[in-house]
Amino acid sequence: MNGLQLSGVSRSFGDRTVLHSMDLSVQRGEIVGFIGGNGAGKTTSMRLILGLLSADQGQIMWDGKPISAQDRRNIGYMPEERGLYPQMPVREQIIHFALLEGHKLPVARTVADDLISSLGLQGRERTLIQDLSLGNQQRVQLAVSLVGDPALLVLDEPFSGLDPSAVATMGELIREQAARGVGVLFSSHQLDLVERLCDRVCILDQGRVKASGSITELKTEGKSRWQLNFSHNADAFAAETAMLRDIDVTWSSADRTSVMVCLEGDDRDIPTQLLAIAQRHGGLRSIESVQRSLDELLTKQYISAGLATTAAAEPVTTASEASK
Ligand SMILES: Nc1ncnc2c1ncn2[C@@H]1O[C@H](COP(=O)(O)OP(=O)(O)OP(=O)(O)O)[C@@H](O)[C@H]1O
Repeated sequence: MNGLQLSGVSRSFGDRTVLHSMDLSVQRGEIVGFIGGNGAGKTTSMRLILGLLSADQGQIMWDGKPISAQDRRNIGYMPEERGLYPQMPVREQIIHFALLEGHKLPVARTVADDLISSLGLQGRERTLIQDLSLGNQQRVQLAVSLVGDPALLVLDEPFSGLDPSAVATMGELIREQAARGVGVLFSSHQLDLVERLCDRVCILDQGRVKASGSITELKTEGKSRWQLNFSHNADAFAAETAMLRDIDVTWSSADRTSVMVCLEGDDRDIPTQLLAIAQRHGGLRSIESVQRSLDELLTKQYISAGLATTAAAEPVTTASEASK
C-alpha cells in the first residue's frame, strides 16, 4: 500500500493503555479526518507516527515497509501545542525551520519565499509571530510543516481557534496539498469541517478505533432514514409507526406535519410498511431518504464523550410509553 499504515498499534503509559491495537491508513493524496473526544488518543497516535513516542506493539509502515527515520523526515507535523517563536519575524521563522530541515541558506530562503507567497503571507514577512492574527499564525505553522516538501502532513487540530474565514483558508490549503499528492491526517472536533474536507475518517474512542471509512459509508451503515411530509398533522401516522419494531420516529417540524423515521438496515427502497400506514392516514405529500449528519452519527453511535452534540429531535412517544 502507498502511504502510511498503522496495524495493531498499542501504547500504554504506566499501567494505562491509551491505544488499543489501532489500525489507521492514509494514502497519498488522501485527506483523513481523525475524530475522537478529549483524551481519545489522537495526539498520542500522531506522536507515534512521527516517532516522538514508540509503540509497545504493532507496526507503522510507509509505502509497505516499516517506517524509517528517513521516511519520517518526509512528514510535516503541526503539533497541537504549536512551536513557533513569538518574537521572530515570519520569514526568518520559516527560514529557520527550513535550515533545521537540512536546506542550505539560499535554498531555505527560496523555500520560505515560495511558502509565503503560496500561503498568502505576502506583506507579513517582517511581522513578529506574536503580532499576527491567529489565522495567520496558523498559516505560518502550516508553512513550517511544509518546509521539507512532505509526502504526508500530520496536523493536530489545525482549525482550533480560527474564525470562519481562516477556517475556510486553512481548508483550502489542505485541499491544495492533497491535490498535489500529499496525504493529510488531521484531527478536529469540528465535525462539519471534517465532513466537508475528508475522503475518509477514523473514529477513535478511548483508544480504540470504533469505525473508519468514507463518510457516506459510515452514514448509511446499518440504518436508513426517511422523512415523510404530510399536508396535515401526522400524529396518527407517527403514533402507529412508532409501534413498529426496530424503528425510531421523531418530529422534524414543529407543526407535526413532518416525521423522520429511522429503520434498522440500510435498505435503499422505500419501506412498503411505512407507505401503507401513510396511505391509510392520508395526506402524504412526499417521502425522501435523509442521511444522518456526522455529529449525529458519532454522538449516537460511536463516541462516548467529549464532542459537542446538536440538540436532539423530539421523539414521538407511543401511548404505552406516555402512560409510564
Ligand atoms: N506522556 C504521557 N504520560 C501519561 N499519559 C499520557 C501521556 N500522553 C498522553 N497521555 C494520556 O493518554 C490519553 C490520550 O491522550 P491524547 O493526548 O492522545 O488524546 P487526544 O485524543 O489527542 O485528546 P485531545 O482531543 O484532548 O487533545 C489521555 O488520557 C492522556 O492523559
